[in-house]
Amino acid sequence: MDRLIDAIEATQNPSVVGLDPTEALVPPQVVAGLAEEVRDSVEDPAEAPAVQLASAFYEFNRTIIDAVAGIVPAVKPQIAMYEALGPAGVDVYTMTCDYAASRGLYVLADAKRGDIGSTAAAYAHMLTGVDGFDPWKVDAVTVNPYLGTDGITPFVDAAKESDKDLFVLVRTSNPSSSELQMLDLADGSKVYERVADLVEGWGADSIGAHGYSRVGAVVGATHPEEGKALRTRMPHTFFLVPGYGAQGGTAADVRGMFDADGSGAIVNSSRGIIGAWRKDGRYDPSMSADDALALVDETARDAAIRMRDDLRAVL
Ligand SMILES: O=c1ccn([C@@H]2O[C@H](COP(=O)(O)O)[C@@H](O)[C@H]2O)c(=O)[nH]1
Repeated sequence: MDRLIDAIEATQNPSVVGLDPTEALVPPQVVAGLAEEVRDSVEDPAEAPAVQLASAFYEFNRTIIDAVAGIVPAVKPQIAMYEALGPAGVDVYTMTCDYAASRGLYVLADAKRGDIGSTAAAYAHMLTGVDGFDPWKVDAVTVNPYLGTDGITPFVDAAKESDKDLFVLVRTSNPSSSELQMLDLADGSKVYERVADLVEGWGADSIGAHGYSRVGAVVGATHPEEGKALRTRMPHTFFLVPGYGAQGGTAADVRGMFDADGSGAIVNSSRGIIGAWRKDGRYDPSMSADDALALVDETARDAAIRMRDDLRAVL
């Protein structure tokens, strides 16, 4: 986690931009502008729509990355949006991670992997690569702890081997999260608190120079009170905090998830940054693809700066 914390200190900004493109979040003229090029490049015409959208995701992502590099320390590409498009989407995922890394950003792969140990070991190659070849170029991956320790150990081992990090779901931001996470256990604690204790334990032997381990926790901005209590309960666990902006979380809500020095957490916003162009009155469906991307660039940068300043104001 030391590299992430150093990057946060360098930018004085504990926020991460989520790269979660969808067809609705990319200006349609950017997608349309790629039609001819894609039609000439695919062998099977049935592939064209997915390849075209994936190519548009890449142009869009590069615009966002260029807009926020130097302002934010990290990006979090959400793999679901890319996998939905098949091989072209997965290619664009790896290209996006590579491009973000080339711009000096810490890349947090939001893949929420989780399975039995032998399969988790295969998923964990997202951190180590295979036989010296690392197609993913990510610094961290999100992991689902529902299968317990043997589903997590391969990721912890892979993170140690590759000097990378993982973030384990503890208290998620979504509306149904309480159905399981808030259930009472026999000892009076809640399920998510038991997960929190496991996460703190999984990281106990990999605490870095800044006092945080390489095993982080995902804690939703939509649960300010529980997030604050978790900060005390998990003194060596760095938090990834999604749920800011589009899901309603605010800077005041996440304040308690940081430690006394204003460290200990990084806050994600995806739609709030990459979709800012849609809320800008200057967008015009008849504008060119280049003009639309210029608007994406400006509005994403402004939104990232606003978020940074809002977080700085409470820390
Ligand atoms: O508890 C969780 C865990 C992960 N996420 C992911 O974060 C982003 C949030 O996107 P917004 O557009 O900023 O709402 C998305 O990739 C989720 O899958 C989460 O929201 N909550």
